[in-house]
Amino acid sequence: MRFDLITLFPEFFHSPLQSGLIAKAIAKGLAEVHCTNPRDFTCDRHHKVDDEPYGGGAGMVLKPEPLAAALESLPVVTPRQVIYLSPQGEPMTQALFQDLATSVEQLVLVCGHYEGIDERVMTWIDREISLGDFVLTCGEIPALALLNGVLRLRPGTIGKEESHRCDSFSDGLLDYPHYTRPAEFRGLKVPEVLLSGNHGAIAAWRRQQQLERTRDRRPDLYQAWQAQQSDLDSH
Ligand SMILES: NC(=O)c1ccc(N[C@@H]2CC[C@@H](O)C2)nc1
Repeated sequence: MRFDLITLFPEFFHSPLQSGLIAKAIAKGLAEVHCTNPRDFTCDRHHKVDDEPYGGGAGMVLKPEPLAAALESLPVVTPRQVIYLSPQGEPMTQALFQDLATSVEQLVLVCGHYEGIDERVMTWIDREISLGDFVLTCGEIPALALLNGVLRLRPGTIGKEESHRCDSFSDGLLDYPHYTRPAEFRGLKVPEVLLSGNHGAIAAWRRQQQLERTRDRRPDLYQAWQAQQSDLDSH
């Protein structure tokens, strides 16, 4: 899988792509990540990438020419999607990550700054995606989240055992609590059931924890899960 990051700050991605499972996946050749800087596609002396907004107002807008030239400079690997990260996009979900991880070979992620990008650049954009309902100074942070979440789902990135374990959001519920050694830490004990070796009881306890946590913390997800269950029961 090829990721192309259109970014004014390629150095932003250096460290996060050099650590952890994502670095290993890249080292294993499961993915290649390329940064392309629109500033390299400016023709003026000052390498201008932004300008004042037509219609007035505060802030600056990224100019269309450098962005379009950067996008057109990329190799095309199909199937591909060109994605712009913005609060106006469709929300990132595990289902969206699953969809992208299984349906494209190239993801182009366009990272904006300032007030945003000239609307005419949307001509080159297939999809607008949002990390959540909040505003950040840059699109690089959501781009990194999307790269991480999608690459994590590609075969070989996380261990087999882990990839078969249902991700909390894959089955629509929050994750159960996790514990490791020591069995007692500052007087805090690990739930007995997890030390019992009774795998049926452990699975039941974990499922119960998922249901209780989802009900208590995310009633929205819990209702959706219940509706999904009643659909399954009625078929
Ligand atoms: N919620 C999000 O995913 C998100 C994405 C981008 C962003 N900020 C950039 C800077 C200017 C414009 O390109 C958009 N903020 C929030």
